[in-house]
Amino acid sequence: MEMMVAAVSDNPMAEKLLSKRVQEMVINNNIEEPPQPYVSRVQEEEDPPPMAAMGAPPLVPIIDLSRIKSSSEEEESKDELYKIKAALSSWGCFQAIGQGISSSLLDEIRKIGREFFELAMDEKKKYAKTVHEFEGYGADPVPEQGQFLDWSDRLFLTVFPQDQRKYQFWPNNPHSFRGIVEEYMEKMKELTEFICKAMAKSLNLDENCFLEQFGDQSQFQIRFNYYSPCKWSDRVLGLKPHSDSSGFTIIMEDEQGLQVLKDDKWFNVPNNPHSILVLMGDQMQIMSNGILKSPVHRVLSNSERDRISVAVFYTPEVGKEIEPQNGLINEENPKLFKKIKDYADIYFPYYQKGQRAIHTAQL
Ligand SMILES: O=C(O)CCC(=O)C(=O)O
Ligand SMILES: [Fe+2]
Repeated sequence: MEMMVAAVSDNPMAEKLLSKRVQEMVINNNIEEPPQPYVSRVQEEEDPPPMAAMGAPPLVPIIDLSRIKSSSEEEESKDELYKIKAALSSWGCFQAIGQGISSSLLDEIRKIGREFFELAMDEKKKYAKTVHEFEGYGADPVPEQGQFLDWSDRLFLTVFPQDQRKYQFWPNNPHSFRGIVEEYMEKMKELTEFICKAMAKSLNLDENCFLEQFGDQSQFQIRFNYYSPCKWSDRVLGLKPHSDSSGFTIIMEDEQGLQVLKDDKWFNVPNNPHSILVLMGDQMQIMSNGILKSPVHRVLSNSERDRISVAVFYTPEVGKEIEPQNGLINEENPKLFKKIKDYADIYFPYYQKGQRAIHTAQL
């Protein structure tokens, strides 16, 4: 996500709104109607059919990572690896349990996120980004004309490679912030490595093949998303529909709100406080030659409760070329994507128009 963003905006109204935080608007509570650029949905546009007519909706698959042992020959491992492939080639995501991160660390990372967003506005603004930057406290850069804005504020930081950190954006308050982020991100390094190997094995590939594509200097970025309550939850989204530009993303939340698109329908991701969601980004779709899917997802706003989510984006090293794994290509399965590098730079102008970018990598 290291890229230059045009400093001149053709969207002055959005720019003005984005120079303030959603949380400020909510705390000041002086608006009768949401500012127009936040309005994305027409009321009743997409009321779901009655539950009874649908039967029980399918659920985001749950995978117990503790069942995957170092020897993938064991039956238990084989079962779970098969489930990983099935989940990621249909849903593009799964809820991981048994992922080896203590409940207390999961609670703490959410807690420091909450504590940060509870600070006084002036204190948070010490870490403010401009409306054209990615890192720091604020919102997404100003989108193109006609695109709506998200009902959320966030804090976005690059954690690895360590020499890419911009400490001016790292809060000193709460005091434990840096230590806990570092501890959590060390765990994320272990977990992403484990998941890369498991995905490779589930596709009958050499277990290190994806790790090699990500490279030694792969990027780990953390984003705390804070969704203020929103009186107009039927018309305003917490986060617009998008797929991630990452390799893959690991998400934790403290309230329901995230939805993934599957077979043209939206499904809620259940909120299980001690599981995490593993969600494919466009670059894993490319490296897996389209077998693993990068799902479109969005976040609803909620009229009663606020919500914190913590997303970790795991992305191939800057400047490194990635491409579909050779072992997945044969006569029946031709290569679908070309070699690309720095996909995030290609992706972003499309994201700003509310569009997907994966077609730019297609052969
Ligand atoms: O808040 C969430 O659950 C999802 C966040 C997300 O999709 C993102 O930050 O890209
Ligand atoms: Fe996302």
